[in-house]
This record gives sequence, structure tokens and C-alpha cells, in this order.
Amino acid sequence: MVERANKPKPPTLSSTPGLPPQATVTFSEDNSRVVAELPTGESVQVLLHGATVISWKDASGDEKLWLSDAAKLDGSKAVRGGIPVVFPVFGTAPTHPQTKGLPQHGFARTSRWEFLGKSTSESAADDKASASNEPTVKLDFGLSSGSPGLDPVARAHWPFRFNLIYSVTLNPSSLTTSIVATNDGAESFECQVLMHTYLRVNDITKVEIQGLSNAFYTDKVDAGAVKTQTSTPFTIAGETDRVYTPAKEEGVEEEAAVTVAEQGRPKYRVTRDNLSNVVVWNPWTDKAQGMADFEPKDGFRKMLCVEPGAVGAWQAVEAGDAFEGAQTITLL
Ligand SMILES: O=P(O)(O)OC[C@H]1O[C@H](O)[C@H](O)[C@@H](O)[C@@H]1O
Repeated sequence: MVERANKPKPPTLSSTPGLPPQATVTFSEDNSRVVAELPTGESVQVLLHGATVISWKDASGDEKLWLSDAAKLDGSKAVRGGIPVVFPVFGTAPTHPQTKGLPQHGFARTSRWEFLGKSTSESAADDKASASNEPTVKLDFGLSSGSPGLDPVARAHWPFRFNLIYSVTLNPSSLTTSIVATNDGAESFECQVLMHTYLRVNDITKVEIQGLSNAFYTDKVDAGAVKTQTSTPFTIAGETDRVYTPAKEEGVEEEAAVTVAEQGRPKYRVTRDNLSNVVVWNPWTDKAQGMADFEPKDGFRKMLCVEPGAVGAWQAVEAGDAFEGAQTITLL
């Protein structure tokens, strides 16, 4: 059972002498979000609407994600900022028979998920962090075709039986989000998955992105032209909306990391597991102006979306099978 946010905090986080202090997990008073804090001070907040991570702070309280001042957190709209979950379609797909009726980025980000529970370093014994005695907390969220909180648009336009488990794992120096999308029905379906991470930066003009050299990308601000990333690291100096497909190194199982540096200092490393694309997005002046929920209007200077996903192709999930993917963002 999670504790309520309004319950007074226990005087110490470790109630059992000899055991390492545990993370605390509480619900906000209005039940809209789950808040987890490590004994070392790092914290994460996940809104049940969309299972959207809306805050990730380090031990000093420094926020790592960008969230619009005008973001709707009341369930009326997808959240502008944090980490919205994109499923089962990235963008819109008017020519894809199964998802053509769905709104932009699907329905996962506009559905109310269920909080399934937490595990901390003690119970997550196979977790790498706990093996090194680092505190860790994992929060699990669920959404299925039978969920009461499922956006009605899913029932109307995506008639498949599915089950999504989305896990948010906080360690002192990293945040991992992972998804398992299971096909519970008798028919196969095709889907796309993406974690739409809005990283917070101090000044976008000082940001450099590394790790995408020679990667092919679709340039959505140039009519979908397919290009190759020649200059690396690269900087952002205008509206940017690119879907990268970085090549995998031969014989290497893992996908190459993308590093975001600011003023020459590495800041975030984004690693991917079974997510073969990376979208890099910044709306810049005009697009930011055009989004009612994007505030302040010059907020594009404080953010960079680096979005690991499986969106370049459709993922076919046969009956009884599942698609799994994850990202880890490490503070450098
Ligand atoms: O406004 P939204 O539906 O949240 O989408 C925000 C952005 O998401 C992705 O990064 C896409 O590549 C962009 O084309 C899109 O503008």
C-alpha cells in the first residue's frame, strides 16, 4: 500500500535497523499523481493521466525535465512536457488501416493509467543498482483494453485486446522508463512506441547533441526529406523535427547512446533498449507560438526533446506476444 501524501512523514526513512533506508512513495492528495523520493533526495512524479512523468529532480532539487507552465494536468489534454508515452501510433498514420482513426500520438498519453505498485532496492534484488547498494524505486503503471480510464477514442478506433505495463525506475543518477505492450487478443496488431522526453536545458543555443554521426534521418521540417547526419556534434538553431535511425555497431547488441552536452559539458546520456529510433524535436519560435499549452512562449530555449522510440517501422505483435522497449537517461 502506498502512503497518502497528507500523512505525516515518519521521522526516519529506515524503520528496520541494519537495513538501508527505503524510498518513500506517496499519492498526491487529489490522487492525480504518484510521488517517489529516494532516501538520497532524488524524486520523480508521475501523473496517472498518461502515466506522464512530470517531474524528475536530483538530490539538490534541480529539475531535469521541462514542463510547460500551461500544461494541462487535469486529464483534459495530453501533457505538454515531462515524458508523455506515445502508443500505438507516432504522429498520425492516415494510410495505416489499423491506426488511421487515432489522434496524433495515439491514446496512451490521454488515458488514465492505474498505479500497479512499487518495488524498492530491497525487493528489486536483480536490479543492477541494488546490487551496488544504490537506492532505487520502481513504479509500475498499467493500461489495458479493459481499463476504465482508457481514452474512449481507443475503443472507437483500435479494437484490439492489449495490456500495457509502463515502469518508471529512479536511481540517484538515472531515470529509466520501460514499456511492455502485450497482445491479449486473437488477432495480431501493429504498433509504434515512443517516449516523448522533454529534457530541461539552460540555454538551447549552448546545447550540443552527440552520438548521431552518420545516422539517417527523416527531416520533418523539410517535407520528410531523408538525410544523413554529417556534422556531429550538432546544435539547434531553429525549428528541428527529425526522426533518426542510428546504425547499430556491428556485433554490438546495444543501441548507441545519444549525449546532450551544454556549454561543452556532457549533461544527459540517453540509452535505448530495443528502440531503434530517436526523435529530436524543438519547436522554436513560431511553433511554440502556435501551441496554446506551450508557456512561456520562449520556453523552447529551455527544452530539447530527445525521444527514443520504435517509430520508423511498424512493430507487429502477434496474438500472445509482446513488444518491449526502454530508455535510460543518465545524469552526467
Ligand atoms: O504537439 P504534440 O502532439 O504533442 O507533438 C509534438 C511533437 O512530437 C514529436 O516530436 C513530433 O516529431 C513532432 O512533429 C510533434 O510536433
